[in-house]
Amino acid sequence: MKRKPLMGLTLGDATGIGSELVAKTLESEDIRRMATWVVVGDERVFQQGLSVAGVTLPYQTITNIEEVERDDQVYFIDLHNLQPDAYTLGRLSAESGQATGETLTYVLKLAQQKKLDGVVYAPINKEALHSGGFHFQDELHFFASLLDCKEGFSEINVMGDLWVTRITSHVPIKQVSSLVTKERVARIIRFAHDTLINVGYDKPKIAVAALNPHAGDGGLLGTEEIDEIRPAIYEAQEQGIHVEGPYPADTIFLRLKTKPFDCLVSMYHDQAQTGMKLLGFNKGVTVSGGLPVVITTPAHGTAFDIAGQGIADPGATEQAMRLAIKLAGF
Ligand SMILES: NC(=O)C1=CN([C@@H]2O[C@H](COP(=O)(O)OP(=O)(O)OC[C@H]3O[C@@H](n4cnc5c(N)ncnc54)[C@H](O)[C@@H]3O)[C@@H](O)[C@H]2O)C=CC1
Ligand SMILES: NCC(=O)COP(=O)(O)O
Repeated sequence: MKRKPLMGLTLGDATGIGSELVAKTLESEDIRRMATWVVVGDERVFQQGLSVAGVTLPYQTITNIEEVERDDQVYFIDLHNLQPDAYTLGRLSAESGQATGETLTYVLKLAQQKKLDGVVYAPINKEALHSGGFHFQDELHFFASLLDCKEGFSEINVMGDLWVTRITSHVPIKQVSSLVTKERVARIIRFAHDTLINVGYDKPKIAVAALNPHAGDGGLLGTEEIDEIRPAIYEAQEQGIHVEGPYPADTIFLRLKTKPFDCLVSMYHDQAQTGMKLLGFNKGVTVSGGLPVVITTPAHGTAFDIAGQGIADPGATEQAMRLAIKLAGF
């Protein structure tokens, strides 16, 4: 009989909705049956999440992963790394950011040592992580550094059958144009293609968004399409990749109805994320793609405005858990 996946699950930033989401998702018997979940964090934060969610959950506290014995049990590794008086729900806390970074380090190292099949993390707060001493552009670069990866990684957003990746990600918008180069576009098209092949697509269809309004209107509204994006698309087509574009970004999601594609390559974060979140806010998953460890998270963030109210929707976290299990090969 095939064994169950052993999955790491972190509470995210304690100041946000993460522990509530973990409590709500683990309440589902279906989710508990799918994997052996090893929750990692500070147990007092977890207790707070259970209380906010109004969930009672049997789990076993252990001190290290080797103590996992049964596959029908939720386990908790208590790192005891965040004092309850060090943070307030809904307010940025450097201490919580530090605990978030330490917890992710712990769980990713376990996965790197193959003691976990994958990792799901509840939302973290980038500013808090940075204030807590983890001086990276974003968590993806933090993970890459931790896992000794220099290149070849990128965020991927997934909702149902639609995959999206990006030429630029967590960078100021004023840097975007200079980063849209032929080399980068070609590399990300190849990354999108390889990612979809790895998850079982035979000949994935990729659509590439333009950067400028109306795809530059023949150069009148910008030349990145002519100088950088189109040459990269031609190059990828010559390599046998089924890729088309650049298409005007404001109507690219409408194309899903008439000329469906499997993966969208967007030029910058909000270009695709706005559409994705409108298509299904409570279903979107972000994958830390191109790393040697399976890592997923919900596409939404820490939601400070509703933290502690018990109204956070666990749908995207549940999808992140399901997708991590699938990506881990189960
Ligand atoms: N998975 C992760 O670790 C992610 C982390 N972030 C980080 O989260 C922080 C806050 O990001 P924002 O841009 O403010 O976006 P956000 O997603 O935290 O909040 C945007 C809006 O969506 C609502 N919302 C978010 N999740 C919800 C849920 N599960 N149920 C109901 N309503 C929900 C919030 O209440 C808020 O009104 C930032 O530091 C960002 O970098 C953002 C996206 C993903
Ligand atoms: N923590 C994941 C994250 O912030 C990625 O979210 P997004 O860039 O896909 O919105």
